[in-house]
Amino acid sequence: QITLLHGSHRVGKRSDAAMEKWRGYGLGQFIHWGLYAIPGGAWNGKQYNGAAEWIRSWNGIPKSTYDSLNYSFNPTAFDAKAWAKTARQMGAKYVTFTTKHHDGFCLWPSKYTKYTVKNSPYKKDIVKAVVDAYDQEGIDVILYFSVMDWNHPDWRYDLKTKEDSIAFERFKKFTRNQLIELLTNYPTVKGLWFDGTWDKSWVKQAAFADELETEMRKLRPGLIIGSRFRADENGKRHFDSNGVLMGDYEQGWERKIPAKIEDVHGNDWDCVMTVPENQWGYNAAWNGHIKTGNELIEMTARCVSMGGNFVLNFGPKGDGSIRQEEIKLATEIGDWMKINQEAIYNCEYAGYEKQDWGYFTKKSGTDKIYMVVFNVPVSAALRIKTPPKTIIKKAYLLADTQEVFSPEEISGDEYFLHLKKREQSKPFVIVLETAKAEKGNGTKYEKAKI
Ligand SMILES: C[C@@H]1N[C@@H](C(=O)NCc2ccccc2)[C@H](O)[C@@H]1O
Repeated sequence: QITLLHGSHRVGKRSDAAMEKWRGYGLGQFIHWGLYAIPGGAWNGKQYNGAAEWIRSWNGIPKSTYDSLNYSFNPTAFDAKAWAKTARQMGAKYVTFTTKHHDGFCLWPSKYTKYTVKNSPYKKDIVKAVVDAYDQEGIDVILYFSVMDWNHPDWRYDLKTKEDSIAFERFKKFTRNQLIELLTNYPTVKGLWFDGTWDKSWVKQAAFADELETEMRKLRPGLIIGSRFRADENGKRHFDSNGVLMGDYEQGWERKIPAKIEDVHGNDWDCVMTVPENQWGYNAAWNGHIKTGNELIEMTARCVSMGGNFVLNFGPKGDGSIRQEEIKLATEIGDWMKINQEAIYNCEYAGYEKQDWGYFTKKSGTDKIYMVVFNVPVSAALRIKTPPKTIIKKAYLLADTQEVFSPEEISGDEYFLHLKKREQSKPFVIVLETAKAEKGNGTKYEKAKI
């Protein structure tokens, strides 16, 4: 155990109501929107190979030309209410929205820089429009904020000279001012999703960032901040020098999902995911593998089965409209959620042995188990291995509770559910109503002695 001044200030999960609600979201929406949506992954007819929201970093573009895009930003098709309805249609319980990405352009009229939507043809406060629209739909809002700010003259990747340090002191004040401004302007937001915190300049600010996190939490009790915001005094990120999670949840699952429950170390976490392989901002040419609705439903179930939330990214176009492919996916996922949402919302890791046919989730605070089935075996028999001393009282299809199953007990704690041959184009959910076995109701079979 190393003595730390600026490591994690909490061991174990937060147990307050705000975090309990966050834990139960299950499914969220990410929205990446900003000046990068105008070029949409190409410049002068040439396709940029990286992520569209990083196009400014591409050598092929003069930085000043990119930076002048704020004078062309006039999203005439922007309709925050339509975005919020799409999120509602999908079944998202929260949205994470980019207030400022790495390029430094602010989608709110910040007092601390000229590089904002106020100095664009559009002029109006986009962050406010989004917060209000999602609040009205009953979808909680988390604000994405990039500490790294390519536009700000005082941003530094590292602090090599005295001049660097003097400039970065100004940058730190600017960053604090913007964060306090966001929490003051939009008091209903539930959390901040930090990004652009990996460079040495920021990693060296353990004391400042720790103090700033404390100030923000004091300003907004219950505020949710992930593990990516700050490093400890030894430069350790996400987990401090004692291996304890920084912040309220693990924020490292970007475009990847834990392989097994042990990989989440009993922490809260969310996975943020792109529809293409790696495009967060709008890219006109979606190349490579584009995830299907079934793939994304499976990712959602997989995350919830390991105690996490799944957050799917949308990248609206430069005019503010959402592309048809994303609308279609939101509808497909939403249609499935309408029937099966009980297995996703306010659910957690069930503690059942993982089986090939799919995922177990458990309704928090109950003994109700859900089997989210993706791969029916040729035997049409779904194997279940329950935790010790667990009794299955009832088993039935969530979508049609009249379709009841009689579990066949194979051996102690192991059962088969035999399915009727069925055409299966979508995953389905089976409910297990279980109970703890009374003392002595062991299993029929003695365990083999090996
Ligand atoms: C949520 C995503 N994070 C931004 C990003 O730069 N990811 C690449 C990256 C991810 C992790 C460590 C360094 C760099 C992407 O542009 C998205 O905003």
